[in-house]
Amino acid sequence: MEDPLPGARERTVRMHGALRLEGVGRRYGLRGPWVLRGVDLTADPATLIRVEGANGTGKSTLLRLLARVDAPTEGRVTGRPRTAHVPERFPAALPFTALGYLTHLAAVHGLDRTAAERAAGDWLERFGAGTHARTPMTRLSKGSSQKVAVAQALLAEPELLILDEAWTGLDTDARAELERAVAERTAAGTAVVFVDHDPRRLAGTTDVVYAVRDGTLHRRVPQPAAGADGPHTVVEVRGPSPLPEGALRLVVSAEETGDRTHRLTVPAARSDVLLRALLTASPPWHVVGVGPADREGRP
Ligand SMILES: Nc1ncnc2c1ncn2[C@@H]1O[C@H](COP(=O)(O)OP(=O)(O)OP(=O)(O)O)[C@@H](O)[C@H]1O
Repeated sequence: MEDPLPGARERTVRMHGALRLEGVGRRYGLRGPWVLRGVDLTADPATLIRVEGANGTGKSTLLRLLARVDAPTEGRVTGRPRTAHVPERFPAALPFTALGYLTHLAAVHGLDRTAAERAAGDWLERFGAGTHARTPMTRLSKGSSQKVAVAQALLAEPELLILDEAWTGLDTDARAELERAVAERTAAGTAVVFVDHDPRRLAGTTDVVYAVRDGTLHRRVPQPAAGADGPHTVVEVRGPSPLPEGALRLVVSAEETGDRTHRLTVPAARSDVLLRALLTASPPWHVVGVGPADREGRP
């Protein structure tokens, strides 16, 4: 079968390799019980992976191994994608303002001072924390601190994004914004691995679900698309290349209607993410028309 995402997949794998766990086990202390054992998992580019399981089963342990902030007791971890991690507990007691911290990180990622400060400010605005830009991190509320935690991860434009209960503590708008940001990242080729207590989180766009049980991973089929029964939008687009994988994963149908022209039907709730994925693709797609779909999925 033709690879639907030749650009991003090739680029990511060639540069740093997909992160892969092979026969991984982890226990704490020399004689501690095995938390995980015999774990095999590959975080493929442009893939959204949910990890679920009861309390204390080892979800955060697994995410720390994927982020390489922890090492396995046995087995191998291979691949070095550029990785960003929103840990379960973000260390908020840092001697920076919110803007200062994010600007510093953006500079570490290679932006010059002006671009770094702009990017940091943009992410704070996007999550509704612009008014806290000059607040010392130690004085931020839990919710604002969590916004900085997600901003620091997204700022890195990672190839692998690890989110451990990253929505917890965010207000409604910020939660929706984080869902949009995840959709944008996967559309751009990022592998995203997340844990969230809400089973509806990113339902419908999740590619793979792993349940952690009895120290091993059990793979299961994700739920069908969220919003599949609701109103749909038809987007007509024209462009020079195969449709980006990130766009294809959002649509319920894609029909080629002419030379380089496609008609995409998407749940209305996800149409803005689809448009952003198409317009930010490289090269960008030309949007010919957008409108509500009728019962037959016609504009
Ligand atoms: N640093 C540590 N030292 C010792 N034991 C640990 C450590 N981190 C985790 N554990 C133990 O490993 C097991 C799995 O913990 P982990 O936090 O990975 O689970 P979890 O599924 O993320 O839990 P929760 O849903 O409660 O966040 C638990 O028994 C926990 O007590």
